[in-house]
Amino acid sequence: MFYVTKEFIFDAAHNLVSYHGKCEKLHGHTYKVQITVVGEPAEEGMVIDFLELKAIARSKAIDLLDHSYINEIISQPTAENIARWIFERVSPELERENCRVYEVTVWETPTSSAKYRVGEI
Ligand SMILES: Nc1nc2c(c(=O)[nH]1)N=C([C@H](O)[C@H](O)COP(=O)(O)OP(=O)(O)OP(=O)(O)O)CN2
Ligand SMILES: [Zn+2]
Repeated sequence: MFYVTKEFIFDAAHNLVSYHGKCEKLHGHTYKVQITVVGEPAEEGMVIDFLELKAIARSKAIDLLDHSYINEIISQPTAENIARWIFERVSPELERENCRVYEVTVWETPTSSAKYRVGEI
């Protein structure tokens, strides 16, 4: 089994709602996103072509978030909720005979991240 990961960067603004602390105020982050696909290589020796993974991730998720006010897309834009939203947007496009999305990690700052996988606690 192979785990294939592609990384993305985007900039966006957000504020946390029903939250008391500095993050209730409007502020921005340079987010890092890692999307990991798990599977077996197909005939050409690839689990998923990085170029295809990049195109799907950008068109279904990353380009929508880049330079956005994320609250207009995700009502409570924590790193956790952003990771799940990205996972759910890209998964249908990446469900193949040989592979599927394994996890999405969102880094809100260089020291803070949330990882989403289906069916694990
Ligand atoms: N579990 C979560 N906790 C917090 C989230 C979140 O998405 N999930 N988000 C925030 C804020 O949005 C905040 O911007 C992030 O705060 P923090 O990591 O403290 O950022 P700093 O730049 O202050 O981090 P340092 O590297 O420690 O300086 C809050 N909590
Ligand atoms: Zn924040």
